[in-house]
Amino acid sequence: MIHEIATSTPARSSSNSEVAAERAPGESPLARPRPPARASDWSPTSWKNKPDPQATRYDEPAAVERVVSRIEELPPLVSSWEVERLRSLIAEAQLGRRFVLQGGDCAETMRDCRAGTIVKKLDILLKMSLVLLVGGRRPVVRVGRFAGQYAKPRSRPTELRGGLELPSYFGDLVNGPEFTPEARRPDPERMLACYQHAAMTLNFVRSFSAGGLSDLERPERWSLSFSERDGLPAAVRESFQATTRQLGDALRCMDALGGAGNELSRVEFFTSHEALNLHYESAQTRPAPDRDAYYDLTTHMPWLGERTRVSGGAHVEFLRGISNPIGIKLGPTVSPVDVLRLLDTLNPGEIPGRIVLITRMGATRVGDALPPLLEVVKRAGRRVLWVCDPMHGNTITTSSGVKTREFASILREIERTYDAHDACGTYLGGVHFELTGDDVTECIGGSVREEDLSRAYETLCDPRLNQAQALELSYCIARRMRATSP
Ligand SMILES: O=C[C@H](O)[C@H](O)COP(=O)(O)O
Ligand SMILES: C=C(OP(=O)(O)O)C(=O)O
Repeated sequence: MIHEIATSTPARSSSNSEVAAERAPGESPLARPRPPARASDWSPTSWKNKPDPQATRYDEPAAVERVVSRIEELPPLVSSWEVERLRSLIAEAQLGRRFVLQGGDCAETMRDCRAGTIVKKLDILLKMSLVLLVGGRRPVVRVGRFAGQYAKPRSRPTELRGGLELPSYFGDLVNGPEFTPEARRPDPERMLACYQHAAMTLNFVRSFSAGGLSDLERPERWSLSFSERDGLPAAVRESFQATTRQLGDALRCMDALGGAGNELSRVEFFTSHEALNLHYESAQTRPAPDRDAYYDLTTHMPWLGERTRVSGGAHVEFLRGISNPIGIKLGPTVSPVDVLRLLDTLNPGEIPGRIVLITRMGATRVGDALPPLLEVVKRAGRRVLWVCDPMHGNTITTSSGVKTREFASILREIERTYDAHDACGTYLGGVHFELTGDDVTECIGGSVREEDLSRAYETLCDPRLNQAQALELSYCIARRMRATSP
């Protein structure tokens, strides 16, 4: 039993005019300098004059305005000082002093806003973060893909089934997954419903992290099915067991200390999601009272997707004006020039902790595609946090038409990403996963074979790692960290 894993997850309520960016308790001086004043040609809605490759086609603009006005009146979901705290932690990660674990659903749903589902998600993120902490000997910053990951970019605007063509499912924030004209019609009221579900989720995350994690069971009892698997090389098995032993010892030691004054005693979760539906994002974008700066207060860390990182596009326009730390997804076709241009636009003042570059190249392409980006960013002296998303470049479709990802490819992309960073002398400071705490069968690997996929395939968009697969990956990463850290 671990006593009192207290949290510093901030739960301060905020009002509409709130966004005092005062220094949060324990915030590092690296949080300085403060975000600069906003550009004079930017406003929370200036994105409306730019092309949006993933724009939602609502058929009643007046209804959109009504909902947006209501969300504008509602309290923000997070506060600017929480956002500033995350930025200061990312600033430290950029210097190699922390590691970031980002993970959660591909497409969060309102139906899954349930205590058990959320607890399992927090549980797996917490366990993974402890394993990574032991492996890397650095504090781990936990960032969930939750409390807002309700909008999905799609490759095609429509879906064809049996001769019927309907809009694709763009996430609960936009439309419903059922293949009917009614469900697939974009409904602005969903923005309000998702705001409410995000608020409920966050409320639960905050109260849970304040006390619920004290029941975290001993690592020796975690279901580490992989460590018993035949064929696992003895050295790998031994390294996994060493990690478990070390973690168990550390937790027992913390127990003895009463959980206080110890990095392990702080269970802090931040939120993130793709800033895709800009009506929703801009409705919660609020000015700081003490200077001319804005925060998107739907989440701590919004990110720019692979399909929306177009220079001159609506999403880049929106994100350049807010002060949150932002993620930028980079796929295998991005050029070094594109990356530098994005950095110039999104972080002209070189604010520490502002930029997280999330590479998602695919195991087969990462070896060629990543090194030129690392080199050019390093040579330009730009301060970023490099994070590996080994999910999005490794999606395949089985012969029976099921979207999946193979554990082996996911792991291979992580290994090759580490290799590229080692060769360039840059720091891989985080990982990004689509995962769930539930025992789903969406990715192939471990006990899930291709023929098992239909058993518990629940995702509404892309395949997620289940609890055992996610935990195994964290052990593999910890092993790699041990091999490289001094
Ligand atoms: O999560 C990422 C994207 O939203 C997803 O891969 C898009 O899937 P699609 O190619 O089926 O539209
Ligand atoms: C859409 C996503 O990723 P990407 O933009 O990298 O495809 C995602 O992470 O949900």
